[in-house]
Amino acid sequence: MSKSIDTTSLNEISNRVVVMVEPHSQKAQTQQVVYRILDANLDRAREGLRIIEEWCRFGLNNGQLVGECKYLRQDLAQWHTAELRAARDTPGDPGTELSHPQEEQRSNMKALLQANFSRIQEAMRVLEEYGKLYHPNMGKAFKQMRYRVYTLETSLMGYQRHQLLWRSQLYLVTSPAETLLKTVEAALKGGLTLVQYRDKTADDIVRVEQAIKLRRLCHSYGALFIINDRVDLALAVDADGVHLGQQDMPITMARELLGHQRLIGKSTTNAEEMQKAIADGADYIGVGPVYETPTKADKPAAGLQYVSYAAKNSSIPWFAIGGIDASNINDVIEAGAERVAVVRAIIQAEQPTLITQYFLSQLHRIKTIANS
Ligand SMILES: Cc1ncc(COP(=O)(O)OP(=O)(O)O)c(N)n1
Ligand SMILES: Cc1ncsc1CCOP(=O)(O)O
Ligand SMILES: [Mg+2]
Repeated sequence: MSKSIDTTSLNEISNRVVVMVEPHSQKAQTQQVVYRILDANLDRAREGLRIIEEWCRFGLNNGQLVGECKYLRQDLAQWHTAELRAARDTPGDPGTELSHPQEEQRSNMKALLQANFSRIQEAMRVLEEYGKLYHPNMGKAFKQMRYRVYTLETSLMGYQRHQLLWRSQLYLVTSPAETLLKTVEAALKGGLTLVQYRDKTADDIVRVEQAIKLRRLCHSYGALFIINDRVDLALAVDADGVHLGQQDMPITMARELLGHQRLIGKSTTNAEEMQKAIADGADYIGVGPVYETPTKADKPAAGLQYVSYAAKNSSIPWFAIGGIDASNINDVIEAGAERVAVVRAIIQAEQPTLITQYFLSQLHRIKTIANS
């Protein structure tokens, strides 16, 4: 059977032959290729930075993050010389029409930002390597820029976490349940933005598996995901933070492990514990138990008085917790709470979406009155 001749391949082969016999022109050709690689990746990195910058500007209104994006773009632009631009050959570039299906869809803002950070970091890695063939300082310069992009990424993600924490008014603390994922999803559909995974008895193998599923679920709804008690688990499953009780690891130690971009919450039952938690650098506190509760049977109620104390004295977000349900949430709100955390009221609800919406509507009402 005769084989058809692919003229493109023949051209390529003849090019290579020419290159082999003409070392000088090979060098020139290689240089052109390097220039094209540098040109294309300088563009990729700049575009990615611009996408991040727009979110920092219009989404977060954060001048400091906008500034860092701008400085990075300017530092990058200094390397985009006329000779690199001149090497551009868009019609002859087979990469321009290729896009991965994942690029066509982004499930939420976090996914969009992360995809663009990866794109910038990849481009900078390419610039670092191929840049060494272009200029003696280019490799070093892009290595430094790449680390600045990592820092920008952690600052931005940390800032977003803190913003969402401050906006969250309802906090679901989970308890083991057969339909846990379904229930949490129903609450997320009702507008929940903060979830804590709490299972005091499961094996770690189960905890890891459940925590990963919950983290994915929460993030797909743009909600924060916190792990109870365990800093190691929080890091292992890439949670947004950890919740620590009075008997758990000290905040200062947890902070060293988690950094400032992840959240640390602390349980408090009285004024002294609250002041210490704030001084130690907690991002938020639990205030309670407000009422006695079978979920934490060994803890006596701190009462509504402590809620009122928190309303007057806490400089950080605080969540009233313990025995709160639809029948008493308005008493807790009246005592000064703007945020509440619940276990049974949602986990055992027949209609978790509806109860979530009810809680949020009551809490929003208070904020609206306070702001008017
Ligand atoms: C939001 C919130 N507040 C308080 C607690 C209780 O933490 P802790 O006292 O460590 O008790 P356990 O939950 O670990 O039994 C919490 N988990 N979340
Ligand atoms: C974990 C915890 N910490 C203080 S009270 C409490 C449990 C609250 O559970 P519920 O909302 O079912 O009363
Ligand atoms: Mg604990």
